[in-house]
Amino acid sequence: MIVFPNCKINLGLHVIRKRPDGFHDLETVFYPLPLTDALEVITPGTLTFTGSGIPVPGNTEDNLCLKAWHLLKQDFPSLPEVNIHLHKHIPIGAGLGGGSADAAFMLQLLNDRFELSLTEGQLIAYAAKLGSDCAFFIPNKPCYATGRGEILEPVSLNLDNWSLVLVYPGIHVNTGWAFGRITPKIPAQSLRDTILTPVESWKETISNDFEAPVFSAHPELGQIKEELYAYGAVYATMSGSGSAMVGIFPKNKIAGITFNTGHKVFIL
Ligand SMILES: C[C@@](CO)(OP(=O)(O)O)[C@H](O)COP(=O)(O)OP(=O)(O)OC[C@H]1O[C@@H](n2ccc(N)nc2=O)[C@H](O)[C@@H]1O
Ligand SMILES: Nc1ncnc2c1ncn2[C@@H]1O[C@H](COP(=O)(O)OP(=O)(O)O)[C@@H](O)[C@H]1O
Repeated sequence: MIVFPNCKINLGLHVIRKRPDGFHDLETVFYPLPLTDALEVITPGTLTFTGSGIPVPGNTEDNLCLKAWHLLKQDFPSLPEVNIHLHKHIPIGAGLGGGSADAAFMLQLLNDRFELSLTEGQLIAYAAKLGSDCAFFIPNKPCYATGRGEILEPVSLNLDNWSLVLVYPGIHVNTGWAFGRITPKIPAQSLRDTILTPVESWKETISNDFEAPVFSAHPELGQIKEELYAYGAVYATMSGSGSAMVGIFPKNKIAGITFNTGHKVFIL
């Protein structure tokens, strides 16, 4: 069985308060994009994990695909062992949520393949144990998110009439480090409202609290944002804690542009 975990971008992100558990309450809008990994599970087998494509840092046993299997195994002792292969294509540590997507797709795949009968709500609860933005990949539809990022409300947002340009500058930003550089505050305007305004107005109204500290450590990211606007983006932002940068362009304008950013560019 093979599935294709996709990435997400954040359209706006406010870090609201630090919580007693060390995490932060935030508000953000998650939007899924079709840049994917490939995740294959073969059964019957013994529990193994192999990888190809972009190397995933860390020990194999810490890979979120394996963690997802172990999480379900605790509650479903008869869950069979499987051979897992992950072909990694989504840049890592880029604010694109690729690891979280792999974990959520693994939960969903095991639920389907072994008929565990978990509801969407139960899968969301399991996903939230694996990572704060993991739950989003269960509904995998545009969502306004609060709490740690696991409280999800579908939002009526469709960017199909726009071209989205992702620039990946090859910088790995550590999410915990980035949260530690933010002074939380309650936003003057909630994203729940501003996300429903025309895309053309977002430049003035929608912001990502991670940009200031991350741009300060990596000034080239601020330059990429300026370049995206210079190329004709109506809105440009960093995704999550970075380092991927996103530009939203009118579809009819994108065809003639050659992006000379010097970085990896995906047009979606
Ligand atoms: C910032 C966001 C925005 O979508 O995404 P990325 O840019 O990393 O993709 C998410 O909140 C990241 O979610 P995720 O990458 O799953 O984070 P986790 O593994 O749960 O946490 C990594 C670390 O980030 C911090 N953290 C994370 C989420 C949160 N709401 N408050 C936090 O303080 C904690 O220090 C935690 O140890
Ligand atoms: N399947 C996986 N894919 C990517 N990263 C993974 C995976 N499993 C564990 N990780 C760990 O998660 C960290 C960041 O994951 P990723 O989701 O790519 O970044 P981000 O949180 O910036 O979106 C990596 O440093 C890596 O060690």
